[in-house]
Amino acid sequence: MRVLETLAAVRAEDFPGGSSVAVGKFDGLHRGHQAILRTALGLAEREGLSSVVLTFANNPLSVLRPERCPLPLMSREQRLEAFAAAGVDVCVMLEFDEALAAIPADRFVTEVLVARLRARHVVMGADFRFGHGGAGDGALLREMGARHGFAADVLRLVEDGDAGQVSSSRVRAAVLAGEVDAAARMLGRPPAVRGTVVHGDARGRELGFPTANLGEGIEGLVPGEGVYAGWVVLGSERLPAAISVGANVTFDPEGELRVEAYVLDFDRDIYGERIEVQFARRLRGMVRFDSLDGLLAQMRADVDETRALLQG
Ligand SMILES: Cc1cc2nc3c(=O)[nH]c(=O)nc-3n(C[C@H](O)[C@H](O)[C@H](O)COP(=O)(O)O)c2cc1C
Ligand SMILES: Nc1ncnc2c1ncn2[C@@H]1O[C@H](COP(=O)(O)OP(=O)(O)O)[C@@H](O)[C@H]1O
Repeated sequence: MRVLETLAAVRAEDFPGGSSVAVGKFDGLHRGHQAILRTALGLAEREGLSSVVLTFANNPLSVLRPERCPLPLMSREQRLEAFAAAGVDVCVMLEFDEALAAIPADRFVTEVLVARLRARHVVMGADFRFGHGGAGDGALLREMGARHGFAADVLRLVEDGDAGQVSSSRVRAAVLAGEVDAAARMLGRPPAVRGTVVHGDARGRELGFPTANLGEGIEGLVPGEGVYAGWVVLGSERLPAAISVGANVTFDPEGELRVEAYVLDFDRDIYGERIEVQFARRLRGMVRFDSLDGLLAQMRADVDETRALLQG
């Protein structure tokens, strides 16, 4: 997959046969986003077009309404990997800044989609807005498509059973509330964070539960404090794990928030490795124990519960 990070880098001569473009923010790549990608990719395949994702490196709200800008569900790298894995040919990932925000909706269509990308199909979700002031919507896209020779596919929002429409905001709220199973239903996969394994307080091994601690710069949205059953992905392996998110309040009530995972039936030095931690189900909240025995008994119970949940 080629990644183009400025409009100037998007050149019409690179799309001689035209393109099928999925447009959106795609934070989280939830089931609604996946439907948009699938549609754009399917049309590209059928008509021999380049498949393109047109998105932003940063959340447009970080420029438009910084006070309302949420934490991202996925880092830039996590999103790029997901697009590449889906089979996208070109990702146009633009920095959303004042200049981009100033482009009127109709010019965004003519200059970016038509002139540069030679779009034959443009696919977006029903709630996506584009162009200055968010003036561009599905109706404008369809109308301009008819004039400029592309078909606009504006997809209805995917429903999550009776719970409502799948959206990045709902996924974020679920993850932050620890409702990782609800988030997983909307994502079509468990929510996950990534990071490098660093040294902690070297206490875990003594307790009989060594834990891989994620260092600074964790990618992805960290779920609310608590204990979770989930998996650690290490290279090509996916291993069941009991995960703690929060300060080790039993030892250090003022400590900082950490993500640490005890991998079941595992004994390997993995310091310095990049791992992904996937969250399946929240088991309980963080507890400050009066005794070490209390903490250990609870951790044993967490591990049993994790095993039962994940290994059937
Ligand atoms: C499954 C699991 C549950 C945990 N639950 C708690 C808890 O309820 N209270 C607490 O203070 N620490 C809890 N911890 C964190 C431990 O205190 C921590 O792993 C231990 O202090 C080792 O720290 P270290 O990795 O820095 O050596 C939990 C850890 C795991 C893996
Ligand atoms: N089952 C396991 N789960 C997680 N880490 C393990 C496991 N077995 C061995 N390790 C290794 O032990 C390290 C954690 O040891 P620990 O005593 O908790 O020290 P610290 O928290 O200071 O790193 C992990 O980073 C990893 O390299």
